[in-house]
This record gives sequence, structure tokens and C-alpha cells, in this order.
Amino acid sequence: MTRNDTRKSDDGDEQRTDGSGTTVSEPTARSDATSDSLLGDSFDVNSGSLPADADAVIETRGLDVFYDDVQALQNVDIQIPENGVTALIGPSGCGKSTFLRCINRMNDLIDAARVEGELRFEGKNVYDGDVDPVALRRKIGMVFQSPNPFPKSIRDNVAFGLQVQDKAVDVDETVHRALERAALLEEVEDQLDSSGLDLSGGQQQRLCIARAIAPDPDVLLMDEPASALDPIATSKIEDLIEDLAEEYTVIIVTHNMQQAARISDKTAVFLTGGELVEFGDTDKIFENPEHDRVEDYITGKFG
Ligand SMILES: Nc1ncnc2c1ncn2[C@@H]1O[C@H](COP(=O)(O)OP(=O)(O)OP(=O)(O)O)[C@@H](O)[C@H]1O
Repeated sequence: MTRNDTRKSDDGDEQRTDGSGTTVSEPTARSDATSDSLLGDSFDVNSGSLPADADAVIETRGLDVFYDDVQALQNVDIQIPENGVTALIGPSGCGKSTFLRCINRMNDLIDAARVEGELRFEGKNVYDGDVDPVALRRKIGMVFQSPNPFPKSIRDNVAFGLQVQDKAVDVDETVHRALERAALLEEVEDQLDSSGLDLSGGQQQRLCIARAIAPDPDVLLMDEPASALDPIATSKIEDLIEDLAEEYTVIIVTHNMQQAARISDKTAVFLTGGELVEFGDTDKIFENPEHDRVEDYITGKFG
């Protein structure tokens, strides 16, 4: 499938490929999610044990991920604070995208994937049986490497995630606000009924960001969101990410170390074998890392 292909799965979800070729599903309007609670009707944020660090919005303990027999992440412990930008960096195949996809359970859609250990969002293990992944993905939105608008109008693209919500929202107002927040409104205000596919690559990516923020998430996951864009479009996306980070917790995978250094507050360095080797303030990681292996990676000695 190309990036703009969609098809219906057996249960009616729209399936498409993300930037890495992984098939992902988007919930359709017939989703069973019927409440605006964070994670479905039975979810209580305060149930289960609270995170050790009360400021952490995402916290993992002993997180292991396997694809059949191949281990992609090893015993990852991390506490990602609220708001700001956290960058995930490391050589190809070290598990950055795998980690990102664990956070909103996108790995559920990969048959071979198996997750062990704990991953908590606001204190709740997202792999608990009572968590509704569709509701989880409304609170933890995602933007992929290649812009992937649906073959629908600009308005319908942004409104898409709202259709699964039960609460009454003013769709037009929410669409306008999300487009404004994604720094796209001025450019598309007069063409909301035109296809999202007619926009430039950079505009399409901002449309996808508007779609992700329309349901009012807490966390935005971004998997190399600018790698398919030219330098000017990249710079706009970087400015937008910094702006969004005042309101959302942004977690971004990037291969571009200058980009990580420019826009992130915290950096997590994964190395071969899916090991999280160092996590801390971006300035410290880039200027004075604790680990020689991290210094070697950052200075380009390998990877
Ligand atoms: N769908 C999948 N099925 C099987 N193995 C997978 C799948 N996705 C990833 N892997 C394997 O898991 C490991 C981690 O891959 P992942 O894509 O998470 O790394 P990455 O750091 O994001 O890589 P890159 O920077 O190249 O995108 C790799 O060995 C990869 O081959």
C-alpha cells in the first residue's frame, strides 16, 4: 500500500500504512467507545499504584518488547515529564519507533509484537485489561513519518477523531481551533471542503497534526514527523512542535541530532539491542553525557 491507501479491516476499522510500512488502524465512527472518560467506561486514573515520580505523565518499568523471538526493547525504565519535548534518538533498529508505538498501544496491531513490563500513562498501566485502546489513542495522539491524510476533505480529516467521541462538541469550532493550533488555518480557511490530499507535503503534515490534536489529547507522539519534508516545511514543523509543547507532552523520534538538540528539553538515547542507555536534559546529553557509548554516538563515532 502507498501512504495514502486505505482499506477496511474485518472489524470495520480503516487500515493504512505508517511511514515504516507498518499497518495501522484508525477507529471509525462505529467504534464502541461511548464515553469521554480517558480510557473507557471502567477506567479510573487513580486506580492501581501511582507513578514513583508524580510529575511523570508516561512511566515505564522493566519494559520489554519482542517481535516473535527478536527482542526490540530491553528492560526500559523511563519517566517522561508533562509538557515539553522529549526526543528519542539512537541508531537505526534500536527500538525508537517500537517504544513510541507502545505508548498508545499501536503495537497491538502488529501480530508478532509482545509487550512485557509496565507502561503507565498518568499512573495507569495502559496494558491493563480494562483499558480501551481507542480511548487511549484519543488521549495519546500520533503523527507519522509520511503525512497520511485520509482521502477526504480538510474539514473531515480534522473532524475524523471527533466522530468517535460521545460528548457533544461543536465540530466546526473544534476543526477551526485545531487548524489554528496547527498553524494551518490561514492557508486553508477558504478551502475546507477541498481534499486534504491536494495540500503540499508540509501542509499535509500540519493537517495530520490538526487531526491528532482535535480530540484534545494530553500527549502527542511524533515519529520523524519532518523527515519527508523540505527544509522550509521542516522549520515550520519544528516551530510548531515547540509551540505545541507548551500545552502537550510531545514525544518525538528523530534521526536528526541537530533537530533533537534544537527542539527538545529531554533526550532519551537508545542503543543497539533496544537498551535505553541515557535519559536526561538535552543540553547535558549533548554537551556532557554520562556514558562513553552515548558520546561516541553523538559525536558520530558510530551509528
Ligand atoms: N513489525 C515488525 N515485525 C518484526 N520486527 C520488527 C517490526 N518492527 C520493528 N521490528 C524490529 O524491531 C527492532 C526495532 O525496530 P524499530 O523500528 O523500533 O527501530 P528504530 O530505532 O525505530 O529504527 P529506525 O531508526 O530505522 O526507524 C528492529 O530489529 C526491527 O527489525
